[in-house]
Amino acid sequence: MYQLSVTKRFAAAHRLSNYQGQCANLHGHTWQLEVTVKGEKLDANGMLLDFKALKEMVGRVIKELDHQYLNELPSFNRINPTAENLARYISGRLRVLLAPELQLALVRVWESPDAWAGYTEDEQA
Ligand SMILES: Nc1nc2c(c(=O)[nH]1)N=C([C@H](O)[C@H](O)COP(=O)(O)OP(=O)(O)OP(=O)(O)O)CN2
Ligand SMILES: [Zn+2]
Repeated sequence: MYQLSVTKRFAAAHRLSNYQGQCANLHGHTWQLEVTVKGEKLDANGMLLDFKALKEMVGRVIKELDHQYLNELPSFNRINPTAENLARYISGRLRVLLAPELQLALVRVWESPDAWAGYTEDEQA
């Protein structure tokens, strides 16, 4: 099984509801997104997927989140925009852009350089 990964950053604000602590207040992060795909077959160029193509897909998804107040987006008006929920949301958005033979091994969302949460899609998906 081959794996490849790309990383991009975006800036966005959020607040956590029902949270005891400072993160209940509006604050921002420079989020780092790391997307790892896996698959079994390389193309004629010896690539699982061109890094450039994956960066473009990730860029399309990030464009919807960059410089937004995440709690106000429809996807997060009923659930907290935690790193975990963002990772699952981004995984779902990428799923429809990626070829079905490629799996999302891990979508990792870093809130800060020392804290991340990730989501791995169900292999049956
Ligand atoms: N499992 C999760 N826990 C927390 C999340 C999250 O998304 N998933 N998010 C937060 C807050 O958004 C907060 O901004 C980050 O919290 P924390 O790392 O505790 O705060 P600091 O960046 O100030 O780090 P320190 O090490 O405490 O200085 C909270 N928890
Ligand atoms: Zn936060």
